[in-house]
Amino acid sequence: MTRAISLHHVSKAYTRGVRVVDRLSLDIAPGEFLVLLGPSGCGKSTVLRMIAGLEEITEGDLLLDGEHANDLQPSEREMAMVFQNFALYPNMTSRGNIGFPLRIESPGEDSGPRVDATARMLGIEDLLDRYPRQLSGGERQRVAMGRAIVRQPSAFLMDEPLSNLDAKLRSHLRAEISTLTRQLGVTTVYVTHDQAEAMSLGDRVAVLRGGVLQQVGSPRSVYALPRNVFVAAFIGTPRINLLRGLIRAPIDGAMSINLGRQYLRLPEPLSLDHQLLRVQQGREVIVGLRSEAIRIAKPASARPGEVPISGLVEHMEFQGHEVLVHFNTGSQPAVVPDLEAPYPARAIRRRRREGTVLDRIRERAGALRAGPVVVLDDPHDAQPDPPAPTAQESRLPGDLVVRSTPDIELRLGMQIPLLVDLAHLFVFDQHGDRISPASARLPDLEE
Ligand SMILES: Nc1ncnc2c1ncn2[C@@H]1O[C@H](COP(=O)(O)OP(=O)(O)OP(=O)(O)O)[C@@H](O)[C@H]1O
Repeated sequence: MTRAISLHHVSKAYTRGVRVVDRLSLDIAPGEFLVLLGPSGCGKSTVLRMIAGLEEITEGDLLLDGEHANDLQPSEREMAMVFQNFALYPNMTSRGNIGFPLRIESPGEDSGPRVDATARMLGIEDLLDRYPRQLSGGERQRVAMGRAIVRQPSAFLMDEPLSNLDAKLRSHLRAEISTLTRQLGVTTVYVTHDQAEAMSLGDRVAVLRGGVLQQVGSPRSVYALPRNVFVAAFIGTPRINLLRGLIRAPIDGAMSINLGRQYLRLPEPLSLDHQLLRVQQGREVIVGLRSEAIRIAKPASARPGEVPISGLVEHMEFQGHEVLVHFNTGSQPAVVPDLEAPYPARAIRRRRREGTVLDRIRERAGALRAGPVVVLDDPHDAQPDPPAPTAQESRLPGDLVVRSTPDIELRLGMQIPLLVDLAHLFVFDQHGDRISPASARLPDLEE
C-alpha cells in the first residue's frame, strides 16, 4: 500500500511566534517521489519530521489518504525514515539491523526470509553478518535502506540520506534509490539541499526558503519557469547570471534593457513577452541569463533572436569537458539573500569585523563598485544592516559566466564578443518575481 500525503497550511513554531515552517500546503500523490529542496535551516527536516509524527504540528492539517493524521502516533503512520547518519545499531549485524523493525512489529516470528529477500533486492547478501564498523559508508546506507524497506512501509521519508558519502558513491546510490523506490512504487519524500540531487531524483521538487514554499513542480518546469529569482538562482549549475537591468522603452525608439555599460536591444517586432516589459519602462529589473543563453561568437554570426554584447575575460575555470569563462561586462550583479546562508546575519557581521586583511581589501574593492541590488521580499522594507554575504558576493571575478569548449583559446584581459539568446532571457521585478517569460509561452510546463 502506498499513501497520499497532504499538508494543508501547516506551520511549525519551536518558539512562540517564530514560524520555521509557514503555512505550507502540498499534495503528494500515492507513489510520487517528492523532493524538499532548500538551503540549510529553511525547514525541510522539520516538514519531514512533522509528516513522520516526530514533531508536533503547530497549526494546519496533515492528511494521510485523506484522513486527518495530526495526532497519529509515528508507529501508526506506517512510514519508514532513512537518516543522513544511517542510525544503525552498532552492536547488531546487518541482519540484526534490517530485521529489527520486524522483531518489534511481530516478536517471535522468523524475520529471516524477509531479511534475505530485502538483502537480495539491495545486493547486500554478503554483508549480512558484518557489524556497522565493518562496513563502508555506502554499505551502511544500503543496510539502512534495507531496514526501511523490510517492513514494506506505505511511505519513505529520507533526510539527506546521501550527504555523508563521497560524490561518486552519492551519484551511484542516487540511481539505486531512484530505481528501488520506483520498483516498490512507494510514496517518497526526500530532503536535500543539493539541487542536482533534487533534479535527478524527484518527480516533483518543492523549493523552500525560510519555511515558505516558493514553488513546486517537475524538475523541468522549475528550471524553465522559476517563479522567482530565488528559485532561479538555487536551481541549475553553473548558477544563473543575475544582473541589474533598467528597461528603456522610448515611444519612438527600440526597446532595450540597459545593463550598465552595455544594453540588450530587444528585436522588432517585439515578442509578446517583450511587449509586456514595456510597463516596466524606467524601472530597475533583474535580468537572468543561464549559461546556455550566452555563447562566444561574433555579431555577424548572430541567429534570429540573438543580440551582441562583449565581455572582458577575468577568470577561467577548467572543468575537463568544458571551461567556465567569467566575463566582466560592466554590469552589476544582483544578490539574492538566503541562498546558502547557514549562519544568522549577526554571526556573519561578527566574522566580518574579525575578517582578514584580504577580506578588508575585498570589501574595499566591493565598495568601489556600485552596491549590488538586493532582492527584497517587501520593497518597502528598510535595510538597517548590510545584506549578509552570499555565494554571489563571494563569487569569482566577473559578472557573467559562460560555458565554452575546453579547446577555446582565451587569455585573461581579452575583450570577447558574445551573443545573448533572448529566447532564454528571464526578467524579474524588484521583488524578485518573474515577469518574463510569461507562463503562457511554455504551455506544456505547469506552474
Ligand atoms: N528542536 C528545535 N528547537 C528549536 N529550533 C529548532 C529545532 N529544530 C530545528 N529548529 C530550527 O528550525 C529551523 C529549521 O530547521 P530544519 O532542521 O528543519 O532545517 P533544514 O532545512 O532541514 O536544515 P538543514 O539542511 O541544515 O538540516 C532552523 O532555524 C532550526 O534552527
